[in-house]
Amino acid sequence: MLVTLEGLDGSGKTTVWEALQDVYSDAVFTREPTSDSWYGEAVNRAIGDDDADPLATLFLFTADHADHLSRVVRPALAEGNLVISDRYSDSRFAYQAASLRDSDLARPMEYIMGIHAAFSRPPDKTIYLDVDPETAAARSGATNKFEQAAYLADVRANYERLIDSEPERFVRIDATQPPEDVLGAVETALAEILDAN
Ligand SMILES: Nc1ncnc2c1ncn2[C@@H]1O[C@H](COP(=O)(O)OP(=O)(O)O)[C@@H](O)[C@H]1O
Ligand SMILES: Cc1cn([C@H]2C[C@H](O)[C@@H](COP(=O)(O)OP(=O)(O)O)O2)c(=O)[nH]c1=O
Repeated sequence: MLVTLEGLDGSGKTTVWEALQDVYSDAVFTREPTSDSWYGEAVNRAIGDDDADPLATLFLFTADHADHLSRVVRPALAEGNLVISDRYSDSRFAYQAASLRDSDLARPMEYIMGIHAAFSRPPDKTIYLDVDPETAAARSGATNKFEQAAYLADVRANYERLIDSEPERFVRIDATQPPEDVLGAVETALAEILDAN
């Protein structure tokens, strides 16, 4: 089973993902962008480059996803593991659709979803850590172009579109709560997901 954690920068995904490793010690914990491949390194260069072309950046993130799928996610699922990924395809649908909002693409989110549909493996469930853009930008330190409140407001609206279109896949958690309460809510949600599976 593939469970993903999604949310704005600073929503607390990584904090939760690290804490879950103590609870679900048999699960495979992974993340996007990947942190152990040259594709991930290329993505990180694009994140740090204020002049990076948004369409080229989409394809770098998507290349990293293709490598992540073939090297980590599909083999782990084939062995029957629970896979928990800190960010996954919804990050592209939300972030790159916002970056490409004023591009020549008529419907950026649909375009990005179409690219993924041809080869990707959708998550079974997605835990969405919901936080307002101002809190997200403040917590993340607004150190890169993706961490600005105005941009994150667009990203958040895109996440809402995704949740509206597939409400059964998403579990929304209020991520403005203290960290221990967020973790407790995620653990409860995950236990219910695994029970129902
Ligand atoms: N629920 C929370 N309340 C307040 N601060 C938090 C909470 N969760 C995480 N933080 C802090 O916010 C910052 C970003 O958290 P992080 O887990 O890295 O978020 P993300 O991976 O979603 O960007 C860190 O300094 C972390 O300690
Ligand atoms: C996976 C992914 C991340 N991103 C962005 C979100 C973050 O600003 C940045 C790095 O992701 P990440 O390292 O997960 O940052 P954080 O822990 O702060 O949430 O890349 C995209 O724009 N598209 C994607 O497909």
